[in-house]
Amino acid sequence: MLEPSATPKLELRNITKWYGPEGTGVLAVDDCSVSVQKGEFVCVVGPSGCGKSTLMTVGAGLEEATHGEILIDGKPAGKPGPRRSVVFQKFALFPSETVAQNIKFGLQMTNVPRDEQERRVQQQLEIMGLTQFRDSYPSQLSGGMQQRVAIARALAMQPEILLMDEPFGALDAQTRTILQEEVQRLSHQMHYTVLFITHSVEEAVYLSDRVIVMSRRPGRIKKEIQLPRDVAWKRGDIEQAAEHPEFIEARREIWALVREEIMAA
Ligand SMILES: Nc1ncnc2c1ncn2[C@@H]1O[C@H](COP(=O)(O)OP(=O)(O)OP(=O)(O)O)[C@@H](O)[C@H]1O
Repeated sequence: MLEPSATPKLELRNITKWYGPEGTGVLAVDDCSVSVQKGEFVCVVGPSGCGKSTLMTVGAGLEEATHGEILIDGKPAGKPGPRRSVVFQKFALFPSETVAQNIKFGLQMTNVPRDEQERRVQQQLEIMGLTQFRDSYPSQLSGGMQQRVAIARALAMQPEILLMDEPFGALDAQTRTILQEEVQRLSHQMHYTVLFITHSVEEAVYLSDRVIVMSRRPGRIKKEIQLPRDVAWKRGDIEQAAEHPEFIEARREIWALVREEIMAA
């Protein structure tokens, strides 16, 4: 169970990000604070260009904030490392490496023992339904399968925190639905700590324990909405969830907040 008062697993504290010189460049994110408790699934939604990806790349340690700090378990997070894994919209696989080699990459870089590397690759191939594609190359796979490989690669690192930036954004609607359901099921079973960026209000309500709505640029936190955690519709498929009154109400409330920002832009 989550303990709201515990030290967050991940905390983005008072993050401000200017691209270019402070004061004259682009102010992408303005004093945003986001925290994710251990085992919590938090989605960030907001209008296009509001700074969602910026917040994610700063949270992952891939970009420096102009102001503010990133903490893991209450301590400065430092450089990117195996504690945080990132999945982007673009699959970012190595085209000349097989599926298994792609999944293994981070394990080799962090000197995980060889037999453990193999064990984790095997485990992820099974979890993501990729066993028969073990020796295939990315170009031989559909977009959905490629994104499964990217997710498998992130999970193989057994990260404490999973950061996902529109991971299903480039997929067709059916593949997206299937992967949403799988991520939902996995995160419930494994209690991952996840910060997830999406354009889709429906996806956010379906997947998350808490939804953070950002304002239009410069991105600020507009509102946080706590969703019920242990409800049947969170364990069913997304079609079923969409018929549930609580789901419909949360979607309506969050969409109204996002729409307000889009209309004001
Ligand atoms: N490297 C960069 N240099 C200059 N400006 C940038 C850079 N990256 C992002 N921006 C600007 O910062 C703002 C926030 O961008 P960001 O990509 O974080 O928003 P977003 O909410 O993720 O957008 P979308 O939903 O369209 O993906 C935008 O105005 C964007 O043009």
